[in-house]
Amino acid sequence: MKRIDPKLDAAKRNAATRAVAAIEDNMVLGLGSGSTASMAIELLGARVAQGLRVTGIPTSERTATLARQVGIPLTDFTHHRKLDLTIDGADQIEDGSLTLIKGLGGALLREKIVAEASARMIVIADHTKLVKQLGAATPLPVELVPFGWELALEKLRALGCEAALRRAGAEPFVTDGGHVIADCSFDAIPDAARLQERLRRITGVVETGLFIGLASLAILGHEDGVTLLER
Ligand SMILES: O=C[C@H](O)[C@H](O)[C@H](O)COP(=O)(O)O
Repeated sequence: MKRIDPKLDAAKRNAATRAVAAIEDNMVLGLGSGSTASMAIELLGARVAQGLRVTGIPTSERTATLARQVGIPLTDFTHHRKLDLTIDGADQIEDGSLTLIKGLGGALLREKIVAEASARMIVIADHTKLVKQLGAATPLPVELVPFGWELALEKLRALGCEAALRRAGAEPFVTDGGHVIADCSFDAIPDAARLQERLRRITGVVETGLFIGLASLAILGHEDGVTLLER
């Protein structure tokens, strides 16, 4: 069972509250995934109940369910090619570049599609997610097609990481897109763009959890407020 840390929870909520305050009437939104993004979705639901008119594209089935529960109208790329704003969480945020590691919850592919279609991405997280250099404390999730994942894992290891297939109990964890995930532990990721390029060259890699040049604002939550970091 996941332990709830009240201080971190308050920090996440502060970040989510600040981000939701930036949402304006008639915006088409990208709705992120994970515990921090879920707080933002609940807060947005309350604003919608008060009359705010927005529509959202969810980045996971779980987010779609939550958004429906709190009354946020959903849309899709058939109706909207361009989004005004995406609000999403992150597993690590690099200080300065705002390059992110995402995907510990398994939603990285849809999250990246949505973020890339957005004019602006605000990343929200508790302050512990900010790092000087990516990689050390958090594995990098890499989404793979299930066929031949064993081979892809070997190629990932050849790039200098420890790679493990993510499991849900005894079975491989399966994403909303029907793929599997390799969690790749690097000692550090000094050059995210180069690593991204090398990962994408591996046959079977669908997408990586590196989000480069996508977030323009990070809202870091603390127990008693927020810090804003702009790129
Ligand atoms: O796949 C999951 C997403 O990338 C989440 O946004 C990320 O894992 C952060 O989640 P949380 O806010 O629960 O730490």
